[in-house]
Amino acid sequence: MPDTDLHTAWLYPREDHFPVLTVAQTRAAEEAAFKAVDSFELMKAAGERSAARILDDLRHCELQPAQVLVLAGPGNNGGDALICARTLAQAGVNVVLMDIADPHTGSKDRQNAKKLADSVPIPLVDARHPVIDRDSWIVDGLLGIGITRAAEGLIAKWIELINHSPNRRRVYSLDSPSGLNCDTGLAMGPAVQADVTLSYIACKLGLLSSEGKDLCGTLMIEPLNCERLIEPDALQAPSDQQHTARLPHRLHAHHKGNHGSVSVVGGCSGMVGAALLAARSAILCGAGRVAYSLLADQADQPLLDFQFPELMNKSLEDVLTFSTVLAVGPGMGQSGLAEQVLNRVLRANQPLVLDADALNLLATDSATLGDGMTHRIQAGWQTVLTPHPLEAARLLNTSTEWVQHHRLSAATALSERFNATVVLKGAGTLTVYKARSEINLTGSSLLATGGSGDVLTGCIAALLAQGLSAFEAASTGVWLHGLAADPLPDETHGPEVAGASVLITRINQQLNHFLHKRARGNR
Ligand SMILES: NC(=O)C1=CN([C@@H]2O[C@H](COP(=O)(O)OP(=O)(O)OC[C@H]3O[C@@H](n4cnc5c(N)ncnc54)[C@H](O)[C@@H]3O)[C@@H](O)[C@H]2O)[C@@H](O)CC1
Ligand SMILES: [K+]
Repeated sequence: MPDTDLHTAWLYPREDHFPVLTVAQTRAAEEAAFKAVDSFELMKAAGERSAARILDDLRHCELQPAQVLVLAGPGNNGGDALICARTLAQAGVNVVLMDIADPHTGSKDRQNAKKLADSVPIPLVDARHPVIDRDSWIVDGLLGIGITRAAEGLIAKWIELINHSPNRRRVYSLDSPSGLNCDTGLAMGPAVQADVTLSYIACKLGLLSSEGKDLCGTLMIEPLNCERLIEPDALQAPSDQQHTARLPHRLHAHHKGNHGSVSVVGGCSGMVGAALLAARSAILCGAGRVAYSLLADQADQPLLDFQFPELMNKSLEDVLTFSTVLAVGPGMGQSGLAEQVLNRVLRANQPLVLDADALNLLATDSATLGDGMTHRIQAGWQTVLTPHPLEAARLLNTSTEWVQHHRLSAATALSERFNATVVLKGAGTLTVYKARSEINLTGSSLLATGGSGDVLTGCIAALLAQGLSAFEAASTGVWLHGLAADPLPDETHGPEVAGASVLITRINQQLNHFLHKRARGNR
């Protein structure tokens, strides 16, 4: 139960770990909290904590805004904004308030918040004439998790104004950027582009998914002491430290056999590079030995990867005896040969990472492949599937749009069907093994480049080969892959644009950086 002090410390993505909830789960946590604490107290705590955050930023800001414009919408999100306006005004900030609702509408809590705000003299802006006439910091309390449809009418006008006014200096969104669907991370219509999002009780799934991450700006979470009310099997956003702790331990006495042997199977004619990218990635993510087996005609096969001569080119039968983990699918194609090869590897007695065309072939509902998969499930070998939304849609026989609207359910359904760890790629990549699930916080559009998925496959296979469980290899592999977008210790900024080969180098540099950091921390 939350104790009487509802003020805790703000949590930051990647620095802290925290649960990530759907709107329904957030409502359930709120309901549980209301049994111990008056609901208005929670609203007051949310508004006051937000004001404290803004006051702190004002104190440290060189160029002070002429005013803080607080926008209160019709629901309880507006109630948070009213409390925030009152607290800022009491602290002597030049606040102006736009309240879109009639004082007698809205919940009892919102009406109480309005009464409190009215007890302090705050100049009002006419809701019907959206204008921002002075250099402003803006507090967006228009819509929170109660959004049910695309913002329209006056709310839509205010959102457009926030986004396009030349007088917008900084925007704080309370709980969520107004207009964003907090489950899907998709804008339902016009949506606020925030600089800072201050979210309460728990992070919402939509804030970290699809468009949500871009719209939130810097995200901070105030649990309001409700952590203990959240189901332990909720989706988790691990911290960098948690991922680092999972990285393989490499001992002085280790030999290459201790770090596992990965084989990549794929690369039909014209797509050999995909398999090589996965293989290169596996070796630079720490696998002891890496081989590839290509489906391409002999004439199209390179004799050797001259930049990575440490990689071995082997026949399919040879890799099956050589490797401890197989990564199958990059550039594989969907030919009859590809289907035969996939059928063979599904029956191999070792962990598998299946990507790209391996997933497309599975989605064809071939009876042979179905039998192969059943054999794997019964044999209990670990499997990781790494679909992007279109591949997930094919496997589930649905549309990409449905997958993007139901990312967590889609990944869970695939995990249950194939008894596999599923990595559903996209902004806010999800890793799911049945009831256990994590969302990734690293990465940027840098990763949206051809071959990036092949690099991820190699990375996950390498971690699996070094002894991580399928779930941890997948989730921490996704984290590591996303770190390619982060600045290295000697850089100010990470890159905005790069090819997949560059991603491999950067992942390797980041892996080494975090391994060193862990070693220093342990001394
Ligand atoms: N005690 C509480 O209930 C707490 C509530 N919290 C705040 O309350 C919010 C949820 O409050 P509500 O459930 O009232 O929901 P919201 O305030 O998010 O919005 C709901 C209101 O907006 C209207 N609406 C929905 N979609 C619209 C659209 N597209 N265009 C115009 N109007 C639209 C609804 O009819 C309703 O009046 C959270 O996001 C959070 O900010 C926090 O203060 C924590 C405590
Ligand atoms: K909001």
